[in-house]
Amino acid sequence: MFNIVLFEPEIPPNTGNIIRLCANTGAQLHLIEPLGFPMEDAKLRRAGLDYHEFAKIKIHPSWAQFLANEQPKPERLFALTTKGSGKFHEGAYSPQDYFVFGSETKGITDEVRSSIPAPNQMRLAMQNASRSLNLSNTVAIVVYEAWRQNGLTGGS
Ligand SMILES: C[S@@+](CC[C@H](N)C(=O)[O-])C[C@H]1O[C@@H](n2cnc3c(N)ncnc32)[C@H](O)[C@@H]1O
Repeated sequence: MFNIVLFEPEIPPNTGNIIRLCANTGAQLHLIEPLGFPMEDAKLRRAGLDYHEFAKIKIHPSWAQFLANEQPKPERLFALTTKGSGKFHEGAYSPQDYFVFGSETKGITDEVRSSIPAPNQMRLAMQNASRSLNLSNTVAIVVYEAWRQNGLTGGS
């Protein structure tokens, strides 16, 4: 199933919403440290999460360690970034894909950007004057579009 990768997330309710989204869609969630909160944070738990939703999360100590642990194929690694030249809505996605999202204040770093092919650095459409979408809203759009393209496997 799809892989959602949060690079150094900072705001607990965003990650809480995304944990629940992944549990509901079957996506695997990866968190890249440092995190801006402890995993026991009450605001994270307030999203109404069960133990099994926490149990599936993979936590990686750094971006380099994530790449070493997961060994994603570069062509199946996508970054979601407001600076991307790719158009997310034009992409074709498959269940092994990794979608990488930046932190709420800093986005993704140059180190992350340099690991991901330029055409796979993708932007979601917004009005011209807009700066960025909320992180958890961005993840929801991406997961549902990727899942929709793959027949909503395992869901109904
Ligand atoms: C609040 S935004 C971060 C804004 C940050 N100042 C930046 O320049 O990237 C948090 C994350 O949501 C995702 N995001 C938000 N809006 C997006 C868009 N229009 N296209 C692609 N990704 C977006 C990106 O992964 C981004 O790093």
